[in-house]
Amino acid sequence: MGKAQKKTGKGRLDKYYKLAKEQGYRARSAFKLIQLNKKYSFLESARCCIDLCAAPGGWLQVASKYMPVNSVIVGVDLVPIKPIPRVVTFAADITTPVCRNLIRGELKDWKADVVLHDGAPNVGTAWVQDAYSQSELVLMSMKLAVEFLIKGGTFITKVFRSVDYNNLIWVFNQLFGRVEATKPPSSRNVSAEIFVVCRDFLAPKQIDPKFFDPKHVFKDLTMSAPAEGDQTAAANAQVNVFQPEKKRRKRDGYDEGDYTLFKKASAAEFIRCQDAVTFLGSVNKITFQTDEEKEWLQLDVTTPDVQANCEDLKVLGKGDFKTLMRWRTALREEIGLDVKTKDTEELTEAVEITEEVDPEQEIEEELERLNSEASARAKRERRRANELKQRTIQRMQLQMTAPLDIGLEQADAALGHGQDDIFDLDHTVRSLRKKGGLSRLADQEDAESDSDDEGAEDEAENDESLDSEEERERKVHELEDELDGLYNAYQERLKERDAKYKVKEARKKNKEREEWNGIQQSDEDSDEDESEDGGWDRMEAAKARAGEDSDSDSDLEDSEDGQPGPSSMSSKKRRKREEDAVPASCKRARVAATLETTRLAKNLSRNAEVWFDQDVFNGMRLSVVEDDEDEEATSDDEVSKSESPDDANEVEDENENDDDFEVVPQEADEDVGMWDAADEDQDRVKQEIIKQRGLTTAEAVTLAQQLVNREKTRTHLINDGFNRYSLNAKDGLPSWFLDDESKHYKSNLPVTKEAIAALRAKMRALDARPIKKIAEAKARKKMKAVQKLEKAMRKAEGVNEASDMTEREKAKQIEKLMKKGMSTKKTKEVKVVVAKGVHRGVKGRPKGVKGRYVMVDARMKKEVRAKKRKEKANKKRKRT
Ligand SMILES: C[S@@+](CC[C@H](N)C(=O)[O-])C[C@H]1O[C@@H](n2cnc3c(N)ncnc32)[C@H](O)[C@@H]1O
Repeated sequence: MGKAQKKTGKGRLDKYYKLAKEQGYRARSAFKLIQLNKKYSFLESARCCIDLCAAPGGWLQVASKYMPVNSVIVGVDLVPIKPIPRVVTFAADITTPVCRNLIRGELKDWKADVVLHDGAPNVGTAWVQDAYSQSELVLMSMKLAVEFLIKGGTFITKVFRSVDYNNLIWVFNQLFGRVEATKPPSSRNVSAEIFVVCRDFLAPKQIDPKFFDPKHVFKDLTMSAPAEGDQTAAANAQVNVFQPEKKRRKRDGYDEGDYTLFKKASAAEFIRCQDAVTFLGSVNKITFQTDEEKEWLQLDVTTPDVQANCEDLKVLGKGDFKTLMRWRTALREEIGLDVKTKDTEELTEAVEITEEVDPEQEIEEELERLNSEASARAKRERRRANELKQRTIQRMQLQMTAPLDIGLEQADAALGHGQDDIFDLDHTVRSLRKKGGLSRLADQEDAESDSDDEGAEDEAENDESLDSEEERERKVHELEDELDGLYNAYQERLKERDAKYKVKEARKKNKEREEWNGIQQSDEDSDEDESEDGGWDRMEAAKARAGEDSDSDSDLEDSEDGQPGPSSMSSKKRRKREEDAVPASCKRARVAATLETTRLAKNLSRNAEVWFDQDVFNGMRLSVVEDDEDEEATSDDEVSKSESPDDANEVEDENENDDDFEVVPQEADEDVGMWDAADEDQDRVKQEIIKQRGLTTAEAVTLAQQLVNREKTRTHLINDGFNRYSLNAKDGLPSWFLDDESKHYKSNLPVTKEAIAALRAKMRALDARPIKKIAEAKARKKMKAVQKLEKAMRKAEGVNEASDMTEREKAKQIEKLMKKGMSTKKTKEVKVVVAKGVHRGVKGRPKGVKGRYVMVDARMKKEVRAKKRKEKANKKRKRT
């Protein structure tokens, strides 16, 4: 036998110690890893390794030596590790989440092939305690390992051979395919340490956290043995997978005086024992020998199954075990050891029935009930109030409600047409449901159909109020208004977000102007058509009034007494028409805009629009004065819309002065006017623009080319004007739809390659031109240079004429002057330096200052700056 290895004193300095010193390893433990790797070869193929508890770094050195170049090696320890090439190290406690995060931060989403753990807690207390701390540390290292290990990876850990050893091995076996314990030769025999090599990590999707809980893993079963009669605890103990003790062999040896392996026990013992589970685990057979036991055999509960189970207790399945336990419980109740649960229940019931009801208690209960009802009601009301508040805030956030609107809405509510009404989609939705329409609101309906009592009450009320058809229609209109309002709010949001919104809007408006320049304001049809209809719609409406459209709204016809309605067109065209064939019955309508225009100008919110639509504001709203050609008669309609005859006259007077609003009727078959509504002024403006900039769109260039080449004639152009895009009635369509159409429903005008090329060339030429400011700056620079040169030449002439200088001196002087005049260099700036600290009062160039400088005190520097600032501001003011 060789010499016993010593861990203390000089025995510590064994051959591995010397070898480590020789080979430059920081710890003799390096040889343990070398030997483990020699046996299992896990380092050569690893690309990523984590060493937990790595200080001073012996294992890291080995890993770095044996693992492939470019592999990732991370070392962690409580104490800092001196740097090792190719190795990243942290100082952290492996039991903390900080350590986990550090490793995660380093590895990112990489997985480790090998996790090493050679940790040893600071030992020195009682050995049992040291061993337990070690086991705990192992469990913590395993927790980290399973988090970072790749499937099939290897985990190597140091374990102490203690009572917890088997438990740890059991847990390792649950998570790894192959688990082996080994003691490398370099590990001292005197040490209780052993290395467990866990290979083929199974990487289960879910791991029970109890695996990492020392309390569960190292639980002492004898301590947690179920108390007598505690069936649930016993059952829990049965299913607890962390009971390695279950697997433990009984190491207590034979009982005193009983040296047989096969054990029999009587049924009475089983029934009367305290710990039935232990009993069944320690006995092979239950016998029935006494008279009492034989009587039990006759009982119904002792089924043949029970008897068969009692014959061999070592082969009990789960069902058999349960049958036996149930049988035991029944017998114990039978012989009076336990009280029957059922009886107890019955007893309780009987007591309840016969119990006298205390009137005071009854009153208290009633009070309690009422209180709880009241509090529930209060809660409900609070919730409703909150919801209302929430809705208001939401509307404000969506900019559907301005603070002004809120005030108006509240006042409105007082009139019985408040925001509740307008925004109560419930009412409208229910009415629509009755009519079987508006399926698109199904979602809202789901959300809104709260099946509480209040809802039901509301519904009943609503059913009454929504009886009439008008009411329903009103609600539908309100809903439409609401949707419009929402759409407007949405648009507002878009406006806020979209930086180019204004440009787009401007473009859109321009386009509208190009397309139509007819009636600018609408009057009596404003009720039917509140949306921002373009000229086309207005023309359609006018047409309808004129009786041209056979399908036109009868209301309109009624209101106009069958008279042709107004339409718009340029005065030139109108005069032409009048000359041609203007029917005598034609009327001239003049439109006077008052509040409506102001409203449009101020761009009030939708809610405000709804508000101003009320009858109260009738006198202030848009008025229409229509009269015959001789301006004598005033229609009934217009009188009804004017608050007083005085008002009507005022409006008339205004209109007489304003010829722009004159509208002439159209003949039924005269469809030319539908598209030929160009404004003369507009035409002129356009021609001006074309003159200045030329044709700016590819379509225009193409059209021009086609006209020049005689590919198209005037008739072609007129015919082309009638297409599917030109005759679209927009009446009654929601604004969001029209808006969408304006974006996507566009005719695809033909453009030629040549037109595009011509436009591109034009744009390139434009691009090539420098912008005005640059050109100006360049010109300024040039001018200054010329001025400088002229000045130098004047000076040179003076020098030339001087009589007191030799020719040579003159030439030198002139050369100098010309050089100065030609140079583009700026005059050198004089740096203003503040003498601070050590430089204060010191003469000579301060450190770090190059070029010309002037020393100043801080005050002066500030004053100079302020003076410059003032001068600049004055200059600016003068310019403006
Ligand atoms: C035996 S040494 C490791 C030697 C190392 N394998 C080598 O070859 O150099 C044990 C190390 O575990 C470390 N340690 C103990 N508890 C720790 C913990 N909770 N977290 C991190 N390191 C710990 C100690 O600081 C000690 O440096």
